[in-house]
Amino acid sequence: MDRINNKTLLSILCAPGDNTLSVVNPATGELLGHIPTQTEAEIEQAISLAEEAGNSWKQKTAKERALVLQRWYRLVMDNQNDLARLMTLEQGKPLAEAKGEVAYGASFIEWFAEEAKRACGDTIPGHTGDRRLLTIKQPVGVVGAITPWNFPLAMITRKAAPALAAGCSFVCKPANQTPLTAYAVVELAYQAGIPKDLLQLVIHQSPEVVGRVLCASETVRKLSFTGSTRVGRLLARDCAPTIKRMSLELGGNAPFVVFDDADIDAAVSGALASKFRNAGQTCVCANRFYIHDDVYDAFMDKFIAAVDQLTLGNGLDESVFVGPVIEASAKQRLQRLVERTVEQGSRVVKGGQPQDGLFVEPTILADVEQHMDIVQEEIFGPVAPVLRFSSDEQLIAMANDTIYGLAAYFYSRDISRIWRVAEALDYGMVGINEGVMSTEVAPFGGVKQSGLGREGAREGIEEYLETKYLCFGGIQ
Ligand SMILES: NC(=O)c1ccc[n+]([C@@H]2O[C@H](COP(=O)([O-])OP(=O)(O)OC[C@H]3O[C@@H](n4cnc5c(N)ncnc54)[C@H](O)[C@@H]3O)[C@@H](O)[C@H]2O)c1
Ligand SMILES: O=C[C@H](O)CS(=O)(=O)O
Repeated sequence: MDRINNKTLLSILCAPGDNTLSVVNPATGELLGHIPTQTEAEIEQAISLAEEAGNSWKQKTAKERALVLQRWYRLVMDNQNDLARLMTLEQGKPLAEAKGEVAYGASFIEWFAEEAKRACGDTIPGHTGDRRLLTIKQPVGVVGAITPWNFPLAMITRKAAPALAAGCSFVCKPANQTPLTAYAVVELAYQAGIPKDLLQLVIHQSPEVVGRVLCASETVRKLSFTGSTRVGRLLARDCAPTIKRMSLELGGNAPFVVFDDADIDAAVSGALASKFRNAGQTCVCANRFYIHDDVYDAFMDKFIAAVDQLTLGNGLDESVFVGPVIEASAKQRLQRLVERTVEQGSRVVKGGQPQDGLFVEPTILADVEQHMDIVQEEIFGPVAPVLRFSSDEQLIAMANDTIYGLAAYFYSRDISRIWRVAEALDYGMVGINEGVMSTEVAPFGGVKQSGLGREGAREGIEEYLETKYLCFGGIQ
């Protein structure tokens, strides 16, 4: 039994009851424990407490806020192994990936501790001689957040860090499948000196209940959501009555393109990293592969051989590259998707064999056509549909043929083609000869129905600031 050895968490776990959530290890099906949930009244109380705590937090100087965030960063990194093990237990990703996520999540805390001190306004040349104009930046106020299970730590810190750096307070609902990592990283924030009422987690058996309370509250001035486009639409609808600021990090459908002039070995390496990271359960995973006719056989031979080397199993086993998917409904959806794609005319050329528990074998589908359902769906699992193309124009049309616009990837060594294709792809982020591009220093986000706003980089803190214009008149 892979028990939780984190004493902090053991203090959070509780006996099963009517108002508790159970947390299960997706690799083994074993119960990890139960956590208490909050009632609607308690969620509303959390919002009130956050508003009060925010009133004093925003009075602190940027440097004072930065010092607390820097302590939080160091505590997260000091506890990287414990947090990573906990993440693997409740989410399933391999330990090495979990350690990587802890460092990635911590990097946002480190980054926005510094950005807190750069939330500057502007002075503006006046439009008349007797006026002086300037702008100042002020915190949005109480921020509500809802985060997904696939990155149970980083999706919280990618929001909480800029919000706290900006002087906001933060009430977050983590995913019901992966609350333990959330509670552990927030406990470290408290140890760093972040007031408990300023940064709160709330959770309910029904996520809709928390969404309804956060969206309806006039005290909550902003909602920051990371999750599916389906839920993002619902939250945008429910935030309309109170005209909330919104950050939406939603679904993706990334094309992964190999041109005839690509470095095939580099493309295969990028394909493995982009497609099978987190068992294919990331918003920026390669979702459909477009391979130029002239290099199709060379790429497929190497891609199939490389996928054959991927080990599937419990993420605590350091030899494992692909862990389980998060829950039974995800596995069933993937099985139905592969079956339907084969019925529509594709062929399984690697994987596709039944596996125990929540494991899904890394699978490659060949002879996929643009009209097939899988080309329009966010797969969110270790399944790689492969299509062919013959011209740049045809490729751009197929790659952009989606409601999503988060990430895209292509491999080419022709600089003119690189610029033409990079500018023509309708996505928020484009990897060029690169399969994994996420970093705290660059703006993360999408266009079309992949979301609104950006996280990380200089842009990330602006999501939690308001710009106030001050006009000084009567200047003699
Ligand atoms: N763009 C990004 O940065 C990014 C990052 C991670 C995941 N995602 C997307 O998230 C999806 C997978 O994550 P998921 O399965 O957790 O998504 P999801 O939308 O089902 O759930 C996300 C969060 O919303 C909550 N939720 C679900 N229904 C809700 C409702 N009606 N009201 C309020 N809250 C609700 C869930 O409990 C969870 O906390 C994929 O589409 C993936 O692309 C996007
Ligand atoms: O799945 C969503 C994450 O944002 C992916 S990444 O770790 O930021 O690349």
